[in-house]
Amino acid sequence: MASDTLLVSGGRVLRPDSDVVEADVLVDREDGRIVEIGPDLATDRDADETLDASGGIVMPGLVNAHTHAAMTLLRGYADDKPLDAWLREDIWPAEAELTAEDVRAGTELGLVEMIRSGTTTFADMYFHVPEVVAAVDEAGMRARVGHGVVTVGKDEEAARADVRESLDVAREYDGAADGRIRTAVMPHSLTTVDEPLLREAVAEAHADGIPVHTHANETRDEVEPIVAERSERPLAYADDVGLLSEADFLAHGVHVDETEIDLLAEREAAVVHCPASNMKLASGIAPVQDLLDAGVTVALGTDGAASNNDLDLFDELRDAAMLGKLGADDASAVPAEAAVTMATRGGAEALSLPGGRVEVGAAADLAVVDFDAPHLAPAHDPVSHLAYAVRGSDVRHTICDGQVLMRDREILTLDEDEVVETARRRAVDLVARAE
Ligand SMILES: CSC[C@H]1O[C@@H](n2cnc3c(O)ncnc32)[C@H](O)[C@@H]1O
Ligand SMILES: [Zn+2]
Repeated sequence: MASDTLLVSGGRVLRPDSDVVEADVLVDREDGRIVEIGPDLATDRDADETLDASGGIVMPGLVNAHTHAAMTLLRGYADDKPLDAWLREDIWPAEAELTAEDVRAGTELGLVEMIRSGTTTFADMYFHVPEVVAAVDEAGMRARVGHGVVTVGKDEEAARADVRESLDVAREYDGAADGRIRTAVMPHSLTTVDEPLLREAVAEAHADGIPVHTHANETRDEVEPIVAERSERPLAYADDVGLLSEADFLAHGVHVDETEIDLLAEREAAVVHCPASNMKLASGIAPVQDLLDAGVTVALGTDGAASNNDLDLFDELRDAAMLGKLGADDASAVPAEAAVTMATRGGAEALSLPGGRVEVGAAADLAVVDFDAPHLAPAHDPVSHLAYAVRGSDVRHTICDGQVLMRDREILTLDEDEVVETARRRAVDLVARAE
């Protein structure tokens, strides 16, 4: 019997095979793992802490496998443009004014939003990584973080320094926050990092067992120049520079052809589908069902809050299922169960992090979703509701690594009012400096 326990009682548990069964979940808070799942554990255990899940679904904490959390500060700052114009005309000039304190404030706002909507784990590509690490540590979440590298437009010395920073922070912070933080080297994309430095960064990362995360095949404007210049598809180039290894994960993968899908499956690199960002920037529709059929690990990401415009992964779940059908011209494509799996187990596997399943021995990363709201009545099929009807605001409790981060919709690890107020103030100042 574990010595320090948390009991999640009275709910229905979403099992890894997508069955939903009435059961309590007993967690060892010391090692952060699930120790028992079964009916009526409440009657024969005195747990140190209990969470009431009655009427709700106990599911794996959601995994937001691609975001830039601090971009909450730029939410609504620039809309209705395609990726390239949006980045060059609005986002990059504003980001040039970001301070470390801004990144801390924007990240904390992002974490509050994610915890509120049941996300326990995320991948973050941004600047000022020590601030991101400190925020994740305080919030109690799990993350794979990294410094995003852009070398185009920089002189040799500045470009090298950017690569060095990505490698240095990846080495320094791997295992931080009692192991809840892991890292990756994060070249921004195949077109914004020059080939020699991209090769160096990937080789050094892999030599140290560090995965690589990048944006890839997001827009036609990004794919066409690579094909024109190199006479090969972008992912053939990515493979050639070595960044399709098993632990690597690519954001977007919208414009991938059959050869690239086969390559991803063969190399076992994962794709993070970001449907809301792809729709808002009119980047295109990723062939998600084709990727799944080929055996590629597919996860879900919100991307940053400036292209989404929120960090609620339940929105992504629904968007992925809906857009997957539209893209395949087939209403049976990306069914509810597949969407829920992408948002949970697919994310954990893509990021090579614990979690993603409610089973004995797994990490106690959980979301408890209330099924009381009118938009969830009746509940013929809970998995259908998780994909098509649940909203982030239906999440009642969020638990990561055995620690309760949100209890009865109250965030316990961060001061939500202060986080929101600080982010509001810093966002106003940031935008004033950028204009
Ligand atoms: C170098 S840190 C990360 C970098 O990525 C930018 N970004 C945000 N959303 C997207 C997207 O959809 N595609 C490519 N790049 C994106 C972000 O603003 C940072 O500059
Ligand atoms: Zn992105």
